[in-house]
Amino acid sequence: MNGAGNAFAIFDARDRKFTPDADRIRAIAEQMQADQVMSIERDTMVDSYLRIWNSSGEEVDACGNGTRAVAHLLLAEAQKDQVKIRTNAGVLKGQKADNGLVTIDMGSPLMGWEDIPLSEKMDVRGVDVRIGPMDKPYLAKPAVVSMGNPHAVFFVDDVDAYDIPNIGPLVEWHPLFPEGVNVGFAQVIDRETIRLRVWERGAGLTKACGTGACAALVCAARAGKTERRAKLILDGGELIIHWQESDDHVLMTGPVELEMSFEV
Ligand SMILES: N[C@H](CCC[C@H](N)C(=O)O)C(=O)O
Repeated sequence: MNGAGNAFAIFDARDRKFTPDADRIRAIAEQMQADQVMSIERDTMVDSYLRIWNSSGEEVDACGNGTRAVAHLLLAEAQKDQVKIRTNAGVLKGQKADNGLVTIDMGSPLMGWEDIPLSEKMDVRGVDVRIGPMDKPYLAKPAVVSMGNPHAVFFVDDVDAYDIPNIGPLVEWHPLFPEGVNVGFAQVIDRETIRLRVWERGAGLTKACGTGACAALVCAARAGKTERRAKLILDGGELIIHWQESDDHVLMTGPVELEMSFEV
């Protein structure tokens, strides 16, 4: 499946064990050209438990587009209006939206330096990540936030002017981010539109990143650059992100596509 172009290999492990090691994840991701591999497992309290691995093999706690894709499957299967999916970042609610789109409630953003986490105490609205020689730092200070996974967002004038495959890895494993970080390059078009490209931790430059879109919107709205609801234009499609004032939750709405399914 894919969510706005973010590609997933999803295993239904509710009736069969799926316990891959990192090598197996890497092989599956390579063969299926997937950014993430996920498994749907039984859960005693909610509709399902979802495990998520990056294509580079390590298990992670959050994947916004992937959770939307699984919600789409479970909503269709159960003929329900809402499903609850347990992830290692918490229980998330998915529901149908208009025009065949799917909405996931990603919960509240986390903004403490120890939540991201950062390796030292800093103001998360502008952390100083020096890349390149001291006299010629590549980029301005990113804003950082966690959506259950760490994000650094650089606000730039033109996302296409940045050599993301070279700069992304320098930030992804910068010493300031002890657990690594997803790296967003966000261009504010107007107060309700952001163009975004994301170098994902453990997956590289993907066509879309759901938690990255949430992170970019939260950092933009927090800095007064946009409203709390905006359209995020990614390489693979568009996501509507709404950081609700009522409950501080971030809702993500967008397309999901089932590309193929088969018994293994
Ligand atoms: N690369 C991310 C996980 C996948 C996030 C992305 N695919 C999304 O839709 O949120 C991380 O290491 O935290």
